[in-house]
Amino acid sequence: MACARDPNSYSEFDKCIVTFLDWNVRINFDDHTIGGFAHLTVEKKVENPDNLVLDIRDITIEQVTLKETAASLEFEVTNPSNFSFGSKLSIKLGSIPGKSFTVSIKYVTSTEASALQWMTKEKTKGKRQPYLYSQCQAIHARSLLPCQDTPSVKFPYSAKVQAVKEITVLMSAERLGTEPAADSPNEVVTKFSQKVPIPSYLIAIVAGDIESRQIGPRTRVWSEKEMVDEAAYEFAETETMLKTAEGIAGPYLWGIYDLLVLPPTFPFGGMENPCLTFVTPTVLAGDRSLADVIAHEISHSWTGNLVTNRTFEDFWLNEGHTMFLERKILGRMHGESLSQLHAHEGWNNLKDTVTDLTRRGHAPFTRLVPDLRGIDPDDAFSLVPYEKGFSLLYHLETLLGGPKVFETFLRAYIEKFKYQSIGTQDWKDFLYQYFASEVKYQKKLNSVDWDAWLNGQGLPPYNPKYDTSLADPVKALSQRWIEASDEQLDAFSPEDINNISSELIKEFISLLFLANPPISLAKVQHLEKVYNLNQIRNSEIRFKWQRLCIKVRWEESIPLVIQFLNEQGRMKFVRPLYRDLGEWDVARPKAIANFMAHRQEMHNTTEQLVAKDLNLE
Ligand SMILES: CC/C=C\C/C=C\C[C@@H](O)/C=C/C=C/C=C\[C@@H](O)CCCC(=O)O
Ligand SMILES: [Zn+2]
Repeated sequence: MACARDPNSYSEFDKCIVTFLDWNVRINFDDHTIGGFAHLTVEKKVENPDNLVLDIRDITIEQVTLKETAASLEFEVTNPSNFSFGSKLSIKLGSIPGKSFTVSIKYVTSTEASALQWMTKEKTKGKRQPYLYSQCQAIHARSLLPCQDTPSVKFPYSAKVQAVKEITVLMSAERLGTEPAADSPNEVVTKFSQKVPIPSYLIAIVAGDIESRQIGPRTRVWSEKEMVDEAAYEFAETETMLKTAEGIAGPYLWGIYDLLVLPPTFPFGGMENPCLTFVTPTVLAGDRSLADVIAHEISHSWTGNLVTNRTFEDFWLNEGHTMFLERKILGRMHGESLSQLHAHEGWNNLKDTVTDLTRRGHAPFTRLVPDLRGIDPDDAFSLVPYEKGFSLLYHLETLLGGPKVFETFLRAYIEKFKYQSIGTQDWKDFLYQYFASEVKYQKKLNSVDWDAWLNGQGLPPYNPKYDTSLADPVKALSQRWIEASDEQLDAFSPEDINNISSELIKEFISLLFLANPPISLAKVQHLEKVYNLNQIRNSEIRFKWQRLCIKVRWEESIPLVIQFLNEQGRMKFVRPLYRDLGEWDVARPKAIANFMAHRQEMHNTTEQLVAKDLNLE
């Protein structure tokens, strides 16, 4: 049986809890493995625990010793519930005196480790050195090291990582410098320290030929040399974002805030690895227009990384609060109307996601708090926890008296639960407790249909009215396109979009995409002729535009979609596009052939999920 308190982990953290990790490993680019020691300091939660139970996946355990006595400890690896996502490592403890002890686990990862993406140097931009990066969320840390791979357990860590000296190693931690490797003149050891307790999913590592630029008092941006100046320009607003976030959420407690721009296969927009946010290169738009991803990842420094979801069933606590903070930062920096437009767009995306998940037989994943027993969290991942979570918080803010009241609550929530892992019930109890002082608040809270919001499938009981006035010019333009007959298209000219920001061009295309009945193929072809939309490199616009082309079944767009699919691997773009192509009889064989030809170089999570999206596995 999986541990009763986290359906996605075997670790019995009610008996023993990891309180510190000292990681001492070597990266082997020749055979694509990481090997060495995980020294885990463990605190007993019960009198005489029989075993320390950890999660592993595709890891070979070579030896386990008790650090205090150097005695070998017996262990066994089992998979009692046939999880498709890992095994149970039980280390027999016998009678160990004291409240805490340290186990030293000698192990090596597999070349198939799901957390790790290995690239040969030929696949990198600079083609000088191979590259390695990790993605541990949700439950891939167990393929990188034996651990209690549940967000219920948080621990600080230190690390020493050995690699060839041409390669720079970074982690989700402060970098303390390098020292020569004892056993190899060509290698160095890089030392790290993360003093704030973190869940296993925030352990992160990157190793490659990367360099950095200082872009703020606590921020360097890292990437391969070919992209680093572009990235420095794109993310120049980072310090202002950090300060704005601190004004809302409280002091930033992680010291440095660095950014790493990854190779295009990175599957997400960003990942909030502490001290070192990972970012996709698809946000390098050239005009800073996609930097909301950075506001999002910065926000996680409070919601997610300080206050952490107890299990991935409570993922909305991380993502809903983070969307809420992200849009507050945006509002403070660029005006409330832009924030409102993003919220409106988010609501439309939620509607789209709910319809799509329901149509594909995944309605249970539209719940704010899903049941993840027996489910790989990667399979349940969608925009729902982000946008339904945001909607709930925005609804509560409006109900309880607006930003002044609710932002004070938000800060108190962070203060109350920082350094902890909590569940939805803890959040709700605190909400009621915080607003207990006045009957009017209690009445308002009691008017919320909690069961529908937290457990209901589909859209929440809510009909938001966001201010979309910023989009008025493109609303008018899209209306003209929708209402024009195919014979009246000469009335449109390139000047129509001359002074329109990329944000609003995206909204313009979204409005055309949502038109019901759908606009004609002739109109879409004319849109391209007049506005040259195929030339736009902004990834968000490209994505929306290509979905519109597929929707109207424009066959000539298929090679362009395939080109975009092969240029980058962000799942937000790749999965819907593959699904769209897969559902169109003309495009399906081409999509499958392209997937087969390129699956080897895709990120392994993306590869597996796209295979499911195309109904191949
Ligand atoms: C209800 C869902 C339950 C659990 C899912 C938890 C983790 C899923 C796993 O697939 C990891 C997700 C990591 C996300 C990281 C960053 C996102 O903010 C990216 C959002 C999409 C994008 O912008 O590309
Ligand atoms: Zn997030």
